Amino acid sequence: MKRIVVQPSHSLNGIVAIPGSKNSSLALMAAACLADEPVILHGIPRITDLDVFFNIGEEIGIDIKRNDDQAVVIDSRGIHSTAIDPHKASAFRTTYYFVGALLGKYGNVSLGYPGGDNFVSRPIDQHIKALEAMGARFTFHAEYYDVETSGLHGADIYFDTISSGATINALLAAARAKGKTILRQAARDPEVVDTANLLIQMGARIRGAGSDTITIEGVQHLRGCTYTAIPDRLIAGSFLIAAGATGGAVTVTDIIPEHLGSCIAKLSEIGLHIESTDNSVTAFAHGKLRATRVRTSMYPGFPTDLQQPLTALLTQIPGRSIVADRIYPRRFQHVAQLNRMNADIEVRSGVAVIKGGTPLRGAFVHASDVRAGICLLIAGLAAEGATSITGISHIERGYENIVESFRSIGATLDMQEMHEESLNEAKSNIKFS
Ligand SMILES: CC(=O)N[C@H]1[C@@H](OP(=O)(O)OP(=O)(O)OC[C@H]2O[C@@H](n3ccc(=O)[nH]c3=O)[C@H](O)[C@@H]2O)O[C@H](CO)[C@@H](O)[C@@H]1O
Ligand SMILES: C=C(OP(=O)(O)O)C(=O)O
Repeated sequence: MKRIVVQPSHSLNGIVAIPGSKNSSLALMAAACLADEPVILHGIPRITDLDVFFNIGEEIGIDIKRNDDQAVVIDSRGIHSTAIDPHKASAFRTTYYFVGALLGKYGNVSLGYPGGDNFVSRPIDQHIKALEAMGARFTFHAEYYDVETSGLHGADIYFDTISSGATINALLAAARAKGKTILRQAARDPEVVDTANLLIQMGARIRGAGSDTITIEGVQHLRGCTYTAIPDRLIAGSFLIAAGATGGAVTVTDIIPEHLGSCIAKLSEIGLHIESTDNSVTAFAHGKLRATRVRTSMYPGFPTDLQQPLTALLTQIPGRSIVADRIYPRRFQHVAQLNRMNADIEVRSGVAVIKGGTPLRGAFVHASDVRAGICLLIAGLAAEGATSITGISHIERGYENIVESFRSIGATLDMQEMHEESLNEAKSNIKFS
């Protein structure tokens, strides 16, 4: 078992180049499977979610290689099975994209239920509704589900809730379905647009991605192409927030600043000075910071995936801050861990009330999901004394070289293998709730 030990690191300063987006890459890898020729993807990060995707892909006959220039080449012409190992399918969230990508061509897909971060309830009813409208039939078993079709066709779909995953899954299925599909109340996230852009480059006929109505005219053939994933707005946002928590000045480069609009607006409101160029954003945290209210919502609103890191920053700002997560009202597993570090946060019906300004103290803490991990890391940087974070496998789902990137801007932290003695010490110290 691994842990990250974070030492007090006041004032982070420097430049971090942001890698390709995890959430986009997972969708792009699935979209590439729709092509009748190899697709070359740049910017695909080296993270464990994608390792599992590669592994599943290879098992079902997709040829996936990473070239010397780090580009990933996906050739799905050799697919010989669409029965995906249920255990592996449940190791990350977006295995459901295999349904959108493979069902039309192969007529059936069988896979385990989606994994990923567990915020108590993450239904997939909108995926099912959209795919059923296009001619899919679902059968649910205890450990896995089967999806069959005798041919996907276009449909007019009105989503009941805005879902990035369901929008992407429907886009994938519609790209080669027979006829026209209209997705209404579609998600407008950059990852949706990125997936549509790749599909368009492969020859798909898609209009409206980035708005709430997307129209897709199904085509019979999709060609190979070369494409680059968008940069990870959530990693970029985490570094800007870290600048705020440590009182430093951090520049994130190789990004699309527009994707960080709501994060930049909130950090400015709090009192960080922000400077942007075409492809970078710098956050300066040298002045007095102010407590705030945050309510997460779907893009272009403040992302639920930045709520946890932001909470770490808010613990350090005197006054009462309020964080409401409207996307995942129970995504507050990090709060008990922050309180172990002397934060003063109370969660009441989907809202965290933070009495900011208490000095954080290093502690043994556990990351229950990817963003909880980054939240605790940021808290550790701002704390007095060492913070030992377990649950590293969650962080590695989404962050490539986390330790090295934080070190490059002056943080002191180490990834350590835990020996029996420290494991027992951690177990006796960590409360998991
Ligand atoms: C791999 C990936 O891209 N993960 C991101 C994606 O997850 P994911 O795509 O799973 O999240 P969705 O956008 O689907 O979820 C948005 C909201 O819709 C609800 N919902 C979703 C689907 C459905 O069938 N029924 C339903 O009710 C969810 O419970 C949630 O409240 O978007 C989330 C919301 O921005 C992010 O936190 C995740 O990091
Ligand atoms: C919730 C997240 O990921 P996933 O949807 O893959 O669980 C996340 O990236 O914050």
